Amino acid sequence: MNSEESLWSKADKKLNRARKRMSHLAEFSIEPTRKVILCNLGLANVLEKECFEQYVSQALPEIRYTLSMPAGETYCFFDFDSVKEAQDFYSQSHGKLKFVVNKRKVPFCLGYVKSVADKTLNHCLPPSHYPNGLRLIENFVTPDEEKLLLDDLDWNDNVMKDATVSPIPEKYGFLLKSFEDLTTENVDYNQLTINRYLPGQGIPNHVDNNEVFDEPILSLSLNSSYVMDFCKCDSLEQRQKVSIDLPQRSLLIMSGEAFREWTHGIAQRQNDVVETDSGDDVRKRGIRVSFTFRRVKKSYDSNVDNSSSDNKDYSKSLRNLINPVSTITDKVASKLEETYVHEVYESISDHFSKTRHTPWHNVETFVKNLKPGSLLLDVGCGNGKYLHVNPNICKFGIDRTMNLLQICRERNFEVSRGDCLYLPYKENSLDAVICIAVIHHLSTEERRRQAIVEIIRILRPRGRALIYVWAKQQSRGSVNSKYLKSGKMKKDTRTKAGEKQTPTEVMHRDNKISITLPVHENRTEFDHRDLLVPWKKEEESFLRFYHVFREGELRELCETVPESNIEEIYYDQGNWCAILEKK
Ligand SMILES: O=C(O)CCC(=O)C(=O)O
Ligand SMILES: [Fe+2]
Repeated sequence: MNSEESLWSKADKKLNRARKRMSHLAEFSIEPTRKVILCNLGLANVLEKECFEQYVSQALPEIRYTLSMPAGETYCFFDFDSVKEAQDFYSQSHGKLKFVVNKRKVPFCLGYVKSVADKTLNHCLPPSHYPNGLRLIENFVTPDEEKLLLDDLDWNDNVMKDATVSPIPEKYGFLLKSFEDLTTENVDYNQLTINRYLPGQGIPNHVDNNEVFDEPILSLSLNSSYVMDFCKCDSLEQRQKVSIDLPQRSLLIMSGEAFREWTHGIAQRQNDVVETDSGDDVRKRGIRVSFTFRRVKKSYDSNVDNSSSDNKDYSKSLRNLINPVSTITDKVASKLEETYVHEVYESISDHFSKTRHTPWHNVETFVKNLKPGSLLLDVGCGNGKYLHVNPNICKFGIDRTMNLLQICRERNFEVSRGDCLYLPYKENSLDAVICIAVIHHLSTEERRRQAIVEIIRILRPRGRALIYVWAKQQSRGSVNSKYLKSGKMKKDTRTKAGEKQTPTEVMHRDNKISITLPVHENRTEFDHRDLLVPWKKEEESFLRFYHVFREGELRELCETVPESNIEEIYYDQGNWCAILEKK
């Protein structure tokens, strides 16, 4: 294959994935059409429309088109006058033309589309279209008051950056006083968060946790107008998105449905698209400072953070803002696992298998010690690395991933396809089960429990199971797990000069299922318990969902499973491990 062909096939593979991912946004077409979607570049990563247009016209000077770039997205649409022009553009650009994003050359991934869903065009809406419970008061403070509030902040002192203070300092009493007229009930605000956004910065879509905060929450926008996006998922397929312009000096009041059922967030970009009388306009962002006033519920008062300046407090405050994954429905959980576990393993299976050949010592010992003739099932057998360690037993594996099962077949292992939540075996039929590094991919406690219930169900009385899951704690005593050892330790959050840096945390938002999860920095300690862990394969990065277990959690989970005795719980190289026996 020459290098051009290899680029083509890479871009085509990307397009196939994008088609699935974006099917709710656009109707793709195999046949050429006039409209072409650029699946991997948009305002969210190319940042400036003018600059991008200039780049395209320099690379392809003959091409004439209209470009729509929905705000905050990593795709955009080219509209041509004729199919012929669209074809010319496609053949010259797909997989060939490259744009530099974060020092990486990203080849254009293009697809023909028949139509585009309206919701992709991200216009700001007037108040009549706001989500229920949302109000905006323009000019809530005067320019003089704004100046006073801003002058008072000392941005050289990083502690003030994204700081949460409680109680609210007296100097802001005049604001609290003017809040009294806003609602009939008098909300006694006791927490203030001051955020500063530089152009290009945003805040991931989230819900301020309604178990922690009373409503309404108030947010005062200072120094620059920004667009805020609100999203609500009515079902997996149905998503409403509303973008609202927050003018400088305005106050946003969030309560009711807008507070509880809609996420809010600010896209990371340099400019906003706002509607004016003469059509869409691009407005450059300045530095925005927001003052968010909240009332922490009485029952949470004791947990109010006075110093959110260090790493731990920061993740704690972030946790307060984002509704936990544990509240998701089973349908959403299964969709989450399909996208962030099953599809990923299908895509990375070859690469994954190459890195998974050495059996872990304690698992190997468990399998080797089984009596000759024992029946063993490996649930989530992967490439089958435990299916050959004991020649004297009868063993078979089960997995969801076709590409890994194919590898097992080539090695002559007995495997079948199945789901760990519904094992296709009769109760009381097996002598032993191993389930290594599988249950941490299930996204709710009930599903993790169900997997163990299934394992116990198929074991015969006195049959034994060995379960391994990732531990939140990757080091014990002074010993780091292999996972940490093979990488680097968590970055120090202080600079050489001893100043504190604001810890940066990457969040990944899946709009289809309305879930925001932190993206883990590989080979570092875990800050969260539900997270996405990147798997890097060549130039691509895939995100896998993990629930990492805190100390004691695996025991507590196993204790809720009827008919099982816990023989042993131990820690092994960054994993919590359980040996269970069926009663
Ligand atoms: O900056 C804002 O206006 C809102 C910030 C926010 O949503 C939050 O801190 O929860
Ligand atoms: Fe918020």
